Amino acid sequence: MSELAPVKIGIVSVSDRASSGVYEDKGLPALQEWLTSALKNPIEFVPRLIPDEQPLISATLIELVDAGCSLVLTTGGTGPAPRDVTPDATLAVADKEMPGFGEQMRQISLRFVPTAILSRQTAVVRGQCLIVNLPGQPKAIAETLAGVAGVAGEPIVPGIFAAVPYCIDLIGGPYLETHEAVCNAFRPKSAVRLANTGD
Ligand SMILES: Nc1ncnc2c1ncn2[C@@H]1O[C@H](COP(=O)(O)OP(=O)(O)OP(=O)(O)O)[C@@H](O)[C@H]1O
Ligand SMILES: Nc1nc2c(c(=O)[nH]1)N[C@H]1C(S)=C(S)[C@@H](COP(=O)(O)O)O[C@H]1N2
Repeated sequence: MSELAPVKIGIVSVSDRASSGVYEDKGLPALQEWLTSALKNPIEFVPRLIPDEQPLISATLIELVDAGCSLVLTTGGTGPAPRDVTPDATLAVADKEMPGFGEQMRQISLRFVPTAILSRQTAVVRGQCLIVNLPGQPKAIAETLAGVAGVAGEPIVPGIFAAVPYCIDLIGGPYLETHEAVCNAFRPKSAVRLANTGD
């Protein structure tokens, strides 16, 4: 039996077309698959598939934080188009803005697409929850969470998830541990607790 604390994670796919059935949503499965492969903790996912409506996005984020999520990841709606309003809806529910996440994701994404600078993605803390916006392209989910590695697996640009466990420590959430082969999470030495599961 795992001794690691369970974690509740909200996953929110923001897409007019996926939410209305024009195409199949690939955002929620991609988020769930990557997080399951990266985290050792037992995860309870709380999924939501919603259209690009700013009040609904904000209300969904508040609902997930109130439900006890320590982390909420959104995908989609971060670009400049009129209906791309996920960052605005996220900032509207923020206690604190965490701009480093967006800066890092744009650095990572520039390795994949020159249009990475079009993403307004950000992150915020609300209560004891970290909310992070990821781009809508399903393949961008793993790219931004995991980062860019060289041929020998050496990190070239660290993925943003490396900083997520320590951020969640700092806001009072559960102690998260990652599988190093997927994500090498970083904490200052003073914040590292004794490992209680093996890989
Ligand atoms: N949830 C999703 N599932 C599958 N593919 C998606 C999803 N979201 C986005 N995509 C793909 O990524 C592209 C860019 O995503 P973006 O969020 O800009 O979509 P969009 O043009 O705003 O349209 P929509 O909100 O209807 O998904 C989309 O055109 C689509 O091909
Ligand atoms: N890693 C990664 N980041 C990416 C992309 C991508 O394909 N991969 N697409 C970019 C593009 S084309 C746009 S317009 C912005 C915003 O996308 P969104 O509106 O789907 O969130 O994300 C950018 N970031």
